[in-house]
Amino acid sequence: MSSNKDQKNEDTSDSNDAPKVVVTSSDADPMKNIQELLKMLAIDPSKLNNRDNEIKPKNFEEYKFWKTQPIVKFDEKVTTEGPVDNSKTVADIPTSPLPLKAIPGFEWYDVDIENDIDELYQLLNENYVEDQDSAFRFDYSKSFLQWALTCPGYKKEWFVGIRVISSKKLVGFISAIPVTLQVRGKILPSVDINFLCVHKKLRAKRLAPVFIKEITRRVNLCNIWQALHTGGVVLPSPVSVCRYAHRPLNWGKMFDVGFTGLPYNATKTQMIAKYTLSKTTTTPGLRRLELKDLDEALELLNKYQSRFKLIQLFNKEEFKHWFLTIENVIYSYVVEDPKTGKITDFISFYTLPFTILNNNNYNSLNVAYLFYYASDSDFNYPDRFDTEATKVLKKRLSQLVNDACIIARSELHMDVFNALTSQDNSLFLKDLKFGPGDGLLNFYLFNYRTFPMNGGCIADQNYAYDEEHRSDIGVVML
Ligand SMILES: CCCCCCCCCCCCCC(=O)SCCNC(=O)CCNC(=O)[C@H](O)C(C)(C)COP(=O)(O)OP(=O)(O)OC[C@H]1O[C@@H](n2cnc3c(N)ncnc32)[C@H](O)[C@@H]1OP(=O)(O)O
Repeated sequence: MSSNKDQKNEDTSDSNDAPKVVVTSSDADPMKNIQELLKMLAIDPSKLNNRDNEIKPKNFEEYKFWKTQPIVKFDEKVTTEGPVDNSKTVADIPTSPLPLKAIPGFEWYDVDIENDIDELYQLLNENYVEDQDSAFRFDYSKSFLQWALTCPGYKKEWFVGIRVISSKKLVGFISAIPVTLQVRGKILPSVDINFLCVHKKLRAKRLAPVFIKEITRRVNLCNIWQALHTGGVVLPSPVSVCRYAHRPLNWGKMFDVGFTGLPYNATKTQMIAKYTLSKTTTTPGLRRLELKDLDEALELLNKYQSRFKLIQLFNKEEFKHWFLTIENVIYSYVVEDPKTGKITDFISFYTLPFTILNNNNYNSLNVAYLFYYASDSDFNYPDRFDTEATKVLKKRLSQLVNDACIIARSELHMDVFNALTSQDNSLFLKDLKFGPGDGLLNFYLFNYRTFPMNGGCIADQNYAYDEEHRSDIGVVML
């Protein structure tokens, strides 16, 4: 989870979340000014970091659980890509669940996504991910959870709960869904792990490792040995790190709830004006994705995705599941060329409200998240990093994402549009006034060694958007 709330001294859309140094003009490039200032003071910018809330990694040996797992150590030099531990077969995997001896009075429970949805929703609504200040908490809706968990090929036994034996109350959860990953061209049958949650009253009792071992066992029993997961927490070892960026759609509300601050050099009226979008979209032929578009849109997406080093492959059934619009969950659009009828672009976003904790006026923030997109605009260039290809794609994506922001605001009443620095996002984030957030998202591959991948932001420059290299990460986790 990420917000702009630590950015009270700067106009977020122009800043790079740099240290809080006074920038004299809102038109100046603050990052440049800061770099110059630091140069004058002979301070290495990479040593400065104002993300006070960043969780500092422990030494590898202090990861009592993770050091026992097939992962890559922090200082390990990867020389060959591939599984960390290749030695096991399904026959080596225990067929009964891990004993819950350490927590008497609790039992494993396979969560039924239809019948138990109220309980699962309540567990997550009250105990799932919060920001550092406990001001906001993810509020995944019931229909969102059903969409996120019941993709083609899902398995009931991969929705793993722990409940109190006497009351049957659900107090913890972890999920796996099947995905086909492609890592630098190599196809890996894998799972996405998500929604790990332990009730607040049962924290710090080493239940998370129990959940992780149990889901690993259940997945391994299906002859799957790799997994993808993401998190703000630093574990050994991220394949890549992306930064969150936030495009205010309803700046006034974001300010009122403490999601964003007022830059020292601006008034509220100026900020509201700055983030006001036009009411109508500008791309001719932009319309909702329909059933009849599935083949063509999937082909376009697959072709676009092939540029990234870590991607999820979708077949038609999966594409249909993940992208056909479900109100208040997932919205997808295509651009149909008005002259040729060809689908030239595709864009999708999902909606994930935040519960606002402890605010008298508001209890929910409406948040849209950029999901997958594709455009054929740079397909004809042999090198997509070439100046002209970059210019063309940047222009197209800026228009497309701006239109998505307009729809999110005008039709769906979203308050903020979030995106990561993954995919080709760093091309448009700054121009479209996405301010850098205070959150980073680490991408992890379980039991797979890879060379590091660009996350679209530059760690040495306080995680500034990396427009030059963009990102190798083409996968988006919910
Ligand atoms: C092939 C198939 C493989 C499948 C498995 C692939 C791996 C999947 C991995 C899971 C991917 C999940 C993806 C998502 O869902 S990310 C969302 C995670 N959920 C939340 O943040 C919700 C709010 N928080 C909680 O519910 C709890 O704080 C959780 C459950 C997160 C930890 O509970 P608690 O706070 O009570 O701690 P503990 O005493 O039980 O356990 C402490 C140990 O747990 C390690 N820890 C803490 N947080 C995380 C974390 N987010 N990923 C991995 N490990 C984590 C920690 O480093 C320590 O290990 P070590 O430092 O001693 O070594």
